[in-house]
Amino acid sequence: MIAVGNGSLIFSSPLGCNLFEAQSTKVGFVNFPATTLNCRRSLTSTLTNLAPIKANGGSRMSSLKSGIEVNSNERAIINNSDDSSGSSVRHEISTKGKRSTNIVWHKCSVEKIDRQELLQQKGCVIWITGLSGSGKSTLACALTRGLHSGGKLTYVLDGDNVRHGLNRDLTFKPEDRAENIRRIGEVAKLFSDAGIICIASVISPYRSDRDAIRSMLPDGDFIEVFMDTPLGVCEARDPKGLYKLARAGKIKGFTGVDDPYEPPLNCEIVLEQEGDKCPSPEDMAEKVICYLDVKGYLNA
Ligand SMILES: Nc1ncnc2c1ncn2[C@@H]1O[C@H](COP(=O)(O)OS(=O)(=O)O)[C@@H](OP(=O)(O)O)[C@H]1O
Ligand SMILES: Nc1ncnc2c1ncn2[C@@H]1O[C@H](COP(=O)(O)OP(=O)(O)O)[C@@H](O)[C@H]1O
Repeated sequence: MIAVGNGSLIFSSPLGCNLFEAQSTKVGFVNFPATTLNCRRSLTSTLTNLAPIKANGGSRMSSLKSGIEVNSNERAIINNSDDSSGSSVRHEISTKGKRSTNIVWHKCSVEKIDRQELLQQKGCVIWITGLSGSGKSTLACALTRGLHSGGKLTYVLDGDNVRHGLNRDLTFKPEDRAENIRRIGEVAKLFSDAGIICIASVISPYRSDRDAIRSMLPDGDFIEVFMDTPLGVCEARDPKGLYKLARAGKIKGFTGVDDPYEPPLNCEIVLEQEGDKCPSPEDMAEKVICYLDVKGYLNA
């Protein structure tokens, strides 16, 4: 059954999108059908009942005229007359940056819309949030594998992995978690602007941090997926033994144990248990792929 509430899709029981009627192909541990991306038939009627979120295709700047305006991002925009060099003459002097002032946005003639045309897809961010052990990384892998085998360009930003490099300086204190999310959000935004389907799998326990990323992206391009796996299930899985350490007091401030997790209120997709059974990663990935397809992200 697929329940629709608050604009979210809640997948809670046997597949509403039966992609497996076609012959399937095994990719790693995940079976994907030859027609992985062809799920319109079964889901379109359900999804069209939702408030439409049209994939933001990106748009070219309309012809430029001289003038100055201030946009909602507190940027002064200086429009000079257009030129034919391929380099835009629209200058935005930012007044918003905390530390950088007098910086000017340089625009290039190859834009998101061109890259999307090249890739035959639309860039977006799939943000997978949930407790440690809820299945975020597993879903991210199944999803990237499914999309990749359907000819779509994806990139996964996994919280654990990013903390090995870009975010190696950050702890799990609330302010560092916020900075972790902010940086991952900014990187995801760049990938999305590149036309890539970027999959971020991070606990991201605070609603305000996730909402901040949503507000950075064009409407519809932030697709929040909540792994609604109960704490007891995550703790029973405990693949890294971290819950055990947290319960023993050896890790302080562990999400779900002695640190908060704020579930999304209005996310696009909720993936939850079917009774006491967890849907397979491939089933979950298919549901996300169906969503992308119906919303137009799998075409330019
Ligand atoms: N205190 C504490 N709380 C939660 N998680 C912890 C903690 N310490 C280490 N870990 C491990 O770090 C992984 C979470 O990193 P994230 O970057 O996704 O976390 S956060 O979004 O900044 O909250 C998380 O990985 P996942 O299990 O894949 O979620 C844990 O393995
Ligand atoms: N859909 C699923 N059904 C059963 N077990 C799963 C599922 N997804 C993940 N797991 C298992 O749960 C554990 C945690 O998954 P993982 O993807 O690492 O979670 P997270 O990234 O949220 O910490 C792993 O041992 C994984 O094999």
